[in-house]
This record gives sequence, structure tokens and C-alpha cells, in this order.
Amino acid sequence: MMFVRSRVLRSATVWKQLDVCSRFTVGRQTRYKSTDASEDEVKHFQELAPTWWDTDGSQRILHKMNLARLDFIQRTLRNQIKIQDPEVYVPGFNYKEFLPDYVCDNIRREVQGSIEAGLSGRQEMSVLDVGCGGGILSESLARLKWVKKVQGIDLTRECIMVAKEHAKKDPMLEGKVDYECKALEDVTGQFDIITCMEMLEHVDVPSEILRHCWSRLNPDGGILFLSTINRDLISWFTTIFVGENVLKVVPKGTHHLSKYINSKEILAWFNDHYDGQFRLLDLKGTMYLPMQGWVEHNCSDIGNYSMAIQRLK
Ligand SMILES: CC(C)=CCC/C(C)=C/CC/C(C)=C/CC/C(C)=C/CC/C(C)=C/CC/C(C)=C/Cc1cc(C(=O)O)cc(O)c1O
Ligand SMILES: C[S@@+](CC[C@H](N)C(=O)[O-])C[C@H]1O[C@@H](n2cnc3c(N)ncnc32)[C@H](O)[C@@H]1O
Ligand SMILES: [Mg+2]
Repeated sequence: MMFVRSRVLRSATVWKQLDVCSRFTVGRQTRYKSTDASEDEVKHFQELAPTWWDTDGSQRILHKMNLARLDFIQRTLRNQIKIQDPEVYVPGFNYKEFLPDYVCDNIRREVQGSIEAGLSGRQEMSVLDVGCGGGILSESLARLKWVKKVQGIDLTRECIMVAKEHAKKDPMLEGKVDYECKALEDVTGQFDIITCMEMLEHVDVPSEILRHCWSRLNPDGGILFLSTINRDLISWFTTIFVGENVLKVVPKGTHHLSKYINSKEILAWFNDHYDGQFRLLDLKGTMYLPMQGWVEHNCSDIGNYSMAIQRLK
């Protein structure tokens, strides 16, 4: 049965129902890779690979985005830490309005120290970065003291080669990060953290990526971090009209509105497939503003967004 895959089919309703697999032939064997990327997407990123680590080059927006998404990831993880030490005073009210600054600073320092101790005290975490590109996020995660190792995968071979070469420049990354050019469905093992940043809007069947991420998440609290773009006029205006054609800060042809995915669609998909097995830890809209960089806002139904979903069982 031929699956018809066209951009028109990727409307909201179809996205939820279609389990469309991309099909390609290797020799005489026809293989289905549900987590595949189309040739034009891979070709696009092949061409960008050489300048991936030029922070003023084609990927400069991803480099700027990296600061904000690391904050999102670390804040989400810190919020998972419950302060056990009775000596640490955790105010139950907005103490900053009632207490002098020096007291507030002490409280903040004590709480922060206890959270860091909590994070460091936990077993180091294993991370899978899906669609890692040249490794911008993979490297940042690998440098965190509570991360044991980052496995970065991508279907663009040139990106993986760039990622490997760049990681060699930092001895601190020795043994902390590993890259492979492979499809998600070929990844074995389970991970405490899986990141899927700015790649869902580039794949043929995003639900397949989510499904394969889920099955590789540690069932005892593993966290999936996503960032992608809502399918709306403002997203088209900011990310394509302004981003690619006016400010030209995003390579032309990077995005296609029809491939964008609404945060509501992702949550509906998780409710349909894993009802009662997951917890939404955080969902924030994010927007790039030239003078400020990437800023968070609470309108996660418009434009870019970041999402953290925890697997409970
Ligand atoms: C609360 C809310 C959303 C209100 C909306 C109201 C409104 C109309 C807001 C418009 C905001 C505004 C005035 C914007 C000005 C124009 C502007 C600064 C647009 C930003 C352009 C831009 C940098 C978009 C980012 C696109 C993006 C998602 C980049 C990440 C990225 C990068 C790359 C790459 O570099 O190769 C590849 C990718 O796949 C990416 O996702
Ligand atoms: C915009 S880049 C994002 C890179 C990285 N996640 C980051 O945010 O810095 C998207 C990456 O996803 C990769 N990609 C697209 N579809 C993929 C798929 N089905 N499986 C694995 N990687 C994919 C592309 O090759 C590209 O490197
Ligand atoms: Mg993108």
C-alpha cells in the first residue's frame, strides 16, 4: 500500500491519525525507516555543516538559542529536586516582598546550594540528543557535572563529522560525548534525558520520533525535552518571512509552515498514547528578539516553544 506523503497531508487532524512511513529502497530491498528525514532536509543541512560552529555564521541563531534552552533544561531539572535538609529554610511565601535583601540573598544561596547538592548527589544522567546537528547542545550538556555521557545522533553525515571534529578540540569532552549517523529507531538502550531540539519540524513523521523517544526514556522519571514551532501565522511571520527573508538570520529554505507542529497536537498525542504515564513538567513559548536574544513567554500556542515531558512508568 503506497503511503501518500505530501505537505498538504500534514494538517493538524491528519498529523494525529497518519502513521505514515517514509519508504526507500536499498539495493533490491525496500526498507521503511519511520524516523527518517527527507532527502531535501538532509541536503539542506549537509550544506550548512561546514559553518555550523561559526557563531556569527549560518547557525548563529541556534548558538543564541543554546543559552536559553540550557536554562530551560537546568531549571526543569532543579525543580525536580526536593530539599530534604530541614536546616534549609524554604519560604512558603514571596519572601522578597517582606524580608531585607541580605536575608533574601542568604535564603536564595542556601536553597540553590541544596538544589545543586541534590543534583550532584543523584546518579549521573545519560543523555540522547536526537538530531544533534553539529553538536551545539550535545557539547553543552556533556559539560554539565551531573551528565554522565551524551549520545548524539543525526541523519546528516556531514553534521556528525563536524560534531566529532569539534568535540576533539575540548579535552573535557573526552569520553563525555559520542556521535553517530543513524536513525533514532536504530538507537538501543534507555536514557534519563532525551533532547529533540529544532528537529521535529524537519522530519516526515514527527509522531514516530516521539514514539521512539518515549520507548528509550527511563520509565522511572526520564525527561524528554522538545523545542519546535507552532503552525500559525505568527510563526510564519517570524521564522520564515522575517527570519529567512528580512533579517536573513536563518538560512533560506530552512522551514516550511506545513511541517510545523502545534504544542496542543503534541500534548493530545501523548494523552492519546500514554495517558496517565507522563507528566508535563514545563511548556514555554520562546521568541527571538534582536536586542535581547531568545526570551521565554507564557503563550506556548504561538511561535516557538519548549516542552519538558516526564515519563512516569
Ligand atoms: C506572545 C507572542 C508570541 C506574541 C506574538 C505577537 C507578534 C506579532 C510577535 C512578533 C514578534 C516580532 C515583532 C518579531 C520581530 C521579527 C523577528 C525578530 C523575528 C525573529 C526571526 C528569527 C530569528 C526566528 C527564529 C527562527 C528559528 C526557529 C530559528 C531556530 C533554527 C535555526 C536553524 C538554523 O540556523 O539552521 C534551523 C532550525 O531548524 C531552527 O529551528
Ligand atoms: C536545525 S538542526 C538542530 C540541531 C540541534 N538539535 C540543535 O538544536 O542545535 C536539525 C537537525 O535535525 C537533523 N534531522 C532532521 N531529521 C532527522 C531525523 N529524522 N533523524 C535524525 N536527525 C534528523 C538534521 O540533519 C539537522 O542536523
Ligand atoms: Mg527548525
